[in-house]
Amino acid sequence: MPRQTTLLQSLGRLYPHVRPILPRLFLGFLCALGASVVALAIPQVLRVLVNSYLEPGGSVPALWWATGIVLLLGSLEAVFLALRRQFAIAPSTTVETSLRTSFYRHLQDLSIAFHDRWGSGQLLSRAMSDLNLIRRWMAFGAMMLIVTALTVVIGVTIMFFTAWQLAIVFLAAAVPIIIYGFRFRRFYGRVSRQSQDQAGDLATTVEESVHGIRVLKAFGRSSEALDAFEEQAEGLRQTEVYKANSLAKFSLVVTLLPEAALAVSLVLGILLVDAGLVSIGALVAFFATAAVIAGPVESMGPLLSMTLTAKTAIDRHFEVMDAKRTITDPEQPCRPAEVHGQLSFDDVHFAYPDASPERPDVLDGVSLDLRAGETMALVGITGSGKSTLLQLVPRLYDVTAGSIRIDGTDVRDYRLEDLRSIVAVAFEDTTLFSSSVRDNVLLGADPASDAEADLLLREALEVAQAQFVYSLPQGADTLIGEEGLSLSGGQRQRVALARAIAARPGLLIMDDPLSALDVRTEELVEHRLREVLADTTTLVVAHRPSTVSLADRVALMENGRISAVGTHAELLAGNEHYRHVIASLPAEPQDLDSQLETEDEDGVVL
Ligand SMILES: Nc1ncnc2c1ncn2[C@@H]1O[C@H](COP(=O)(O)OP(=O)(O)OP(=O)(O)O)[C@@H](O)[C@H]1O
Repeated sequence: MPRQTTLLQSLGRLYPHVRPILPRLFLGFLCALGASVVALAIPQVLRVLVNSYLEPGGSVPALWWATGIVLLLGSLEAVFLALRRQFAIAPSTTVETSLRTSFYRHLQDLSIAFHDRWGSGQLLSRAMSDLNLIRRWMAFGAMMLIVTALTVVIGVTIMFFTAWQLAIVFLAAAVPIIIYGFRFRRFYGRVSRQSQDQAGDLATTVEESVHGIRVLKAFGRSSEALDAFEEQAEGLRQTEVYKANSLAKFSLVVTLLPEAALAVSLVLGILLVDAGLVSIGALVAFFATAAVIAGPVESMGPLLSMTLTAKTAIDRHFEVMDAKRTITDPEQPCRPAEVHGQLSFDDVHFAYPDASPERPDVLDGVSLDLRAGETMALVGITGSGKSTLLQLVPRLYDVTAGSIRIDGTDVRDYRLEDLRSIVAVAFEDTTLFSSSVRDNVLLGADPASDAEADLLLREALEVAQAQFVYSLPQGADTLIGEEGLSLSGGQRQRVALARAIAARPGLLIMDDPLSALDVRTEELVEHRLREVLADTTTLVVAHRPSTVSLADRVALMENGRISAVGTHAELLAGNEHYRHVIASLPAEPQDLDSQLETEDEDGVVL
């Protein structure tokens, strides 16, 4: 449930970001105000003109003077309006960019638990359309709302001094408008929030279906997905129509009541001129002023709605910015010395933040020791907590009790950056970024020179048996990922593995990263891994007997605990549950890519 804030509270939160550009915004505001004041001065020239020229005995030069002054004022108004744009637009884009950058930085800092909870479309719409709304409001809406209100106040004051009897009639119309305005503000704020949230949900749906397009097509579910999308889009449309209708109703009242008051003023004005209480010039000036402020009065509705939409956008932005970083650096971090890679889990407990309190912990007292340089396989039935345990080592989540130590130091005592340079991770689900193979592989590496980068790249690709990269159209510089060349599942896995290797970790954590490789390639990878990363401690979730047999020792996971540790042969001989788990492991997958590559090094999937 979003926190309720007043308009001023929401706008106040923007102040620190707007402060650097306030002088320029203020100049923009002065120009906008200048344009309005100039526009309001024109009727007064008309008044003098009517009274001094059109009256019997009026002089011709006065006509030329008045025409010249009106022309000058008109030009001045145009210059003021152009300057307003100059002053406001560029600085507001600077604020938009800095808000967007800090938003992105904050997303990077927030824990995985936060990202588990939030739909990607909601974050996308906050990063893009909400900030765009805020920028447009800063450059135009905010300034024009103040200028418009001031123009109306100044205009009405002038009308008061021109013909106070008529101004009172005009003012009487303002009372119901103000009362309606308060009700409109509250109601419109709610609908605006609903529509922006719905737009975010819609973006999530688009994002998910684009990502999952293969599954939708393969299962023939495209039309069902379209139906669900249409329903959501229709919901958003209805909210938008509702919003537009309520704005139209408000604008109608804001326009109609002053017009009705002017009609009454016209009749009254003629009677007053007839009675000699008001001059004809004053009557003309009164209506000319009313005509000048008619525009600002009419724009009050759209400006108010823009302000309320911007308030919602600000609230939505700060809901994310207020989310606390739950995984942070320690106050007194421990500097990693030479890493040996001894890893120990000491009575580790963990429950996901959104899990119900009645549910037992996913990890319920895991204790396990890995010797420096050893390869340990983690085996267990599905859902026993293997992947969860791995994610605790680089602190993607934090333990809820117990501790994880590397060379005797709690992982929470390292700076996150240091910890993540010690520990490299390769997941089964391989995410590659829209960039070259080289950039993807060297993502976690820190080479001192281009030559070292080339060396790291070559070695990592070789160990991961990913030499197919050199047959790609531009070799290691070929773009891959969403905007580049598509790779097969096995190729993706090998590039992702090369990424983990290139980081030269002290500890390598692998969540079944070779699942798409055939046994022979897996064996080759394991063999080269042992050679190149001989000193690297490796913890690998194994879903296949072949992976298990390559490990020095195996840890058996059962209901969130380690129930046995030993060599594959020992456990096979003495542990009933282990035999059951191994028997239930799937048959070896056939990685046709690597098979083809063995026969023909051109095995590139385009
Ligand atoms: N992000 C999450 N939020 C809440 N619960 C989760 C989350 N991820 C996993 N779980 C739950 O934690 C439990 C352990 O999941 P985990 O993925 O660690 O098991 P696993 O042993 O790796 O399974 P598998 O072999 O199928 O990959 C499961 O019951 C799962 O539903």
